[in-house]
Amino acid sequence: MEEFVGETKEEGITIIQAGGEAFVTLATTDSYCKGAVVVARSLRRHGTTRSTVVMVTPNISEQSRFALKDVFDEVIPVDVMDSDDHVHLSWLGRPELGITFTKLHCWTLTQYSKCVFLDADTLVLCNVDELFERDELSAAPDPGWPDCFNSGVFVFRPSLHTHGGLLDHALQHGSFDGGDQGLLNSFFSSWPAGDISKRLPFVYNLNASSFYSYLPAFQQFGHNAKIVHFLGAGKPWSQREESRSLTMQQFVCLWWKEYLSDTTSSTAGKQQQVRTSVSCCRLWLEHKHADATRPSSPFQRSTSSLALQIQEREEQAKMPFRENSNSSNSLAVHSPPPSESLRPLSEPVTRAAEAEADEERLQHRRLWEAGRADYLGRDTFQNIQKMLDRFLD
Ligand SMILES: O=c1ccn([C@@H]2O[C@H](COP(=O)(O)OP(=O)(O)O[C@H]3O[C@H](CO)[C@@H](O)[C@H](O)[C@H]3O)[C@@H](O)[C@H]2O)c(=O)[nH]1
Ligand SMILES: [Mn+2]
Repeated sequence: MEEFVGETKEEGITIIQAGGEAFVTLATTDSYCKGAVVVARSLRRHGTTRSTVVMVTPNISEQSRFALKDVFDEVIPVDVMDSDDHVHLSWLGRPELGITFTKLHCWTLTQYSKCVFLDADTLVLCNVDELFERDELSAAPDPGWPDCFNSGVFVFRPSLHTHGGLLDHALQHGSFDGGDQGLLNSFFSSWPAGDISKRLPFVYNLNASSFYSYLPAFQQFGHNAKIVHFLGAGKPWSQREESRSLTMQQFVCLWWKEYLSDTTSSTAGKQQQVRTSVSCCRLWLEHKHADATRPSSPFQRSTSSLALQIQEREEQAKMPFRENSNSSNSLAVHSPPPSESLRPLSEPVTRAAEAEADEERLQHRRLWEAGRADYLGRDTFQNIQKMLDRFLD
């Protein structure tokens, strides 16, 4: 039987009040499980007092399920639900998102009185338990069309009645974007003009597009971010980080830091993670440097110390690659030595030594970026994590 809190009567029947409150996410693939793990860890890190729940579909591997059980209070199996709405999904450019209809199962979690749904591609940056003071359906505006809410973060009240209504609505009207967001926006259609308390501040669902569309606001208010949402096709765990905005890269590094805080994964898994996270951090630092060369940059002060850290890090790489340093001249034409731009100009070394050091740093970087890091030597997991911590703190 269905249970409610705050609704004392429904169809003439007094409803028994149900228990707790929970953060809920969803993973229908092993990749999204990685994101879900980070959602749970980041919630815990910031001391949530609420339960954490992940809904999973039957295709999830045993290994992923195990990883989820480790970090979530509840792992709840659900069936796949797909909009199969290829026309609308192709307008959105995301044919894979029909499966996000599976999200609607969250309304069946009636063992909880109130929940906050978080997409698996979100990262929680501070305690956000105050969201439970809001009511259904509270969400932040979607930056693409601010009269629609983004369905990556929303407050809802589990109810089989609402769940049924949503399914009926889906059958009768479909979804205007083929995914859950279109459906939810037409179902909760009073959101844009209704109760203002249901409009969550944008910092609860901050995403990269704000960087592109209103950079000064991002610079002014970005540090207030509470939940970052890696909305769009390139997720932190995918290999598409090169297309991200410069500032989002910083959040990608934080995502990796959370992901790498796991101490139980296999050595091979860790090596892969480290490789990806290191190349993403490097990219971020280079972007920071590019920003810092602009006169008014807020990053200006920190850059020279970062440059020194990189230099110090790369000095350690000198010896093993010395004998290879002549084999890479053709590549050097296409890619300028990174250390040239990252090193403070005042460094007191001779020009010849400088050129040699540059060549070695470049060589180390090429090997690193080609995935040939020295995992047993200077690029051990511990060393790299130390470096990440230094850069991120
Ligand atoms: O193959 C998939 C795809 C999605 N999801 C889950 O569904 C969520 C939404 O998908 P996502 O890739 O995060 O979509 P977005 O890039 O965030 O795109 C937007 O559009 C989606 C479809 O309307 C909405 O679900 C999102 O909240 C909205 O931000 C994910 O976070 C996961 O929790 C899976 O588990 N497996
Ligand atoms: Mn998302």
